[in-house]
Amino acid sequence: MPVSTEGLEAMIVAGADPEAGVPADRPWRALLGYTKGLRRVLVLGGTLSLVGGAAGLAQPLAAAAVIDSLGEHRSVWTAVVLLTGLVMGAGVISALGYYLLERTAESVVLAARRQLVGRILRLRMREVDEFAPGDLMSRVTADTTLLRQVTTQSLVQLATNSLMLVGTIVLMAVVDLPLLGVTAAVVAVIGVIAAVMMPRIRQATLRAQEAVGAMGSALERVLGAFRTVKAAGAETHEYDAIDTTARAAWKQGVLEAKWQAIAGTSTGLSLQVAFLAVLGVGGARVASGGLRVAELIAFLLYLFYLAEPLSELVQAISQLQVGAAAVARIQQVDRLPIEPAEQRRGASTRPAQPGPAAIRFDRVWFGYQETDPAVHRNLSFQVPAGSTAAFVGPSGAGKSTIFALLERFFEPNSGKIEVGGRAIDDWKLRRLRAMISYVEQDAPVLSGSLLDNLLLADQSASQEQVDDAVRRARLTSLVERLPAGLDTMVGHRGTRLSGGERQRVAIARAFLRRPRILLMDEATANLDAINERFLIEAIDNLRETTTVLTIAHRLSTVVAADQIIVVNNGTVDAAGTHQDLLASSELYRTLAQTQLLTAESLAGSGPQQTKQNNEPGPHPHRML
Ligand SMILES: Nc1ncnc2c1ncn2[C@@H]1O[C@H](COP(=O)(O)OP(=O)(O)OP(=O)(O)O)[C@@H](O)[C@H]1O
Repeated sequence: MPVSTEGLEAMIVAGADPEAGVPADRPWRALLGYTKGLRRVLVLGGTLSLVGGAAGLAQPLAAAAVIDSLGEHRSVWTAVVLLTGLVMGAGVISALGYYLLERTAESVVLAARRQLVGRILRLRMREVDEFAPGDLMSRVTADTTLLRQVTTQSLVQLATNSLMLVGTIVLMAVVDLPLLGVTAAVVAVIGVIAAVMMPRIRQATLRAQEAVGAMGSALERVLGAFRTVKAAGAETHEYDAIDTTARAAWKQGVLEAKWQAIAGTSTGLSLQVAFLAVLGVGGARVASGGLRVAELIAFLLYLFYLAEPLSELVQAISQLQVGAAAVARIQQVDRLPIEPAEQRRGASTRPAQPGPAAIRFDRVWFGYQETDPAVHRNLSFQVPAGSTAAFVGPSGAGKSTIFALLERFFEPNSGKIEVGGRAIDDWKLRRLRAMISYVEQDAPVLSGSLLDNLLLADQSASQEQVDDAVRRARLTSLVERLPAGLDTMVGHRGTRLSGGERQRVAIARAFLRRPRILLMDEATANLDAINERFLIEAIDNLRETTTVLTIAHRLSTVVAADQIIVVNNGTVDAAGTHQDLLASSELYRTLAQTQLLTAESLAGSGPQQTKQNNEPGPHPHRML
């Protein structure tokens, strides 16, 4: 199902504070952290389950009373009513206990998911780049699901069985202390085995979940480029890659089962050994008169009572290992640095104040990773408020990175960036992004309806404002043609639209925000000449309200700019108007020539000509 923009916003500002709850490194504390606010219900559910179970134990006694009354020719009705009441009461109490525990389990999963999604959407770009989307998805879906069975059932089992264990041990001590010593020595073996097995169970679960994450990534890789995979005939190859991860998950799952089986069997075995040891030592003590037979029998009965809570305890602890592995993966994301929490539900995504904003880069150095060579090296330029600037330069020169720094997706290593006369980090992140519209180079359309896509920029936009943006982005005829108009679903990443239509949707979205700064990264590269020309004019008309920065490889889209900035190897090679640069910059001349524009023909074109030519038709530069 497509994610509505409302849903998306709700996720971003998920009610649970993503920073609260699970700061601990220890998974146990984290597990308990998820039950915060649910502990009373958890205790109530556990108690009801216990009471229901105990009431169930009383049923045989009540049944015996019914049978007795039959033999004694007394009225059976009282006993029958009592028995029925007991059966039904026990059933209702057990059901209620089960319901409360399961409900708490679901709430734990919900709390973990809300916290995780809230954090993921606030992760810094640098960290997101390191994760495969499919892996992040598996943490939100598969890992959180593991918490369900673990946090409630296992925690309750741990608490109730520990209680029963302590009670039984106390009673055993009352009966005979030396025999308790013998039992303890044998049972200690269980402790050792558990201590050896538990980390292995946790490790196997962790690896299994990692494999599930890798499977998610491999699947996402294929589904995200389905046409390419099909066209390349790479289905078998991709199937094998996914199969490898699926088999890795299977292998670790089997390993986990093996350790669990060993832990479970060892518990049963050591209890049997304890039984034999008690029988031997106890028998000898009975023979020597140190112990009465009745005491030995009582002790042996307690040993039987010990069996169930002990094996359930081992089971609960091994289940908690599974939960700990899931929590470890969730915590891995939880510990990543995030952007400051400034976005609130319903907060405007539009600029707080109108008017174009000036931009200044002053000796900026920036590299994506510390070990990578710098992308920007002493990059300096200025774009006055309300003017248009176009960045040109070879591929990989660092043009898109300028936009990424303006959006503060990354921080420069050194140097200064100013927006609207203020240092960029003096702006609140939400405010900064609210005043910028950014039309990205790739994938500018999300799944959902056309309207969802437009409202992503401004949830509060009126119908007139939407219509106006649609008209200015030259989408009117598309909207009229679509069966459901603006409510038409555009498919995953807008696959039901053409490349040019997708770009115009992204541009309409940018217009709708009425930004102070408009960043257009190859935003008209897929448009036909007529649409491109009119859009360039529409953008040119924005100068009252907006400073416009464009990146383009086609010079036809940049010649109209007030200023063209030639970027090469992370630094500004030259800046000026089209005519200036033709005269002064060799790189610009080369770029112009390689894009099939001769200096002579370019000399005849320029902003004036573009603006004066109001007739629909092919763009003059494209004709060259
Ligand atoms: N997220 C990233 N992590 C690491 N390196 C990156 C990242 N994005 C870009 N780069 C690298 O930074 C350099 C500059 O990239 P950028 O996208 O700014 O170039 P560009 O001038 O816009 O190129 P093009 O014209 O091809 O779009 C390239 O070498 C690229 O490989």
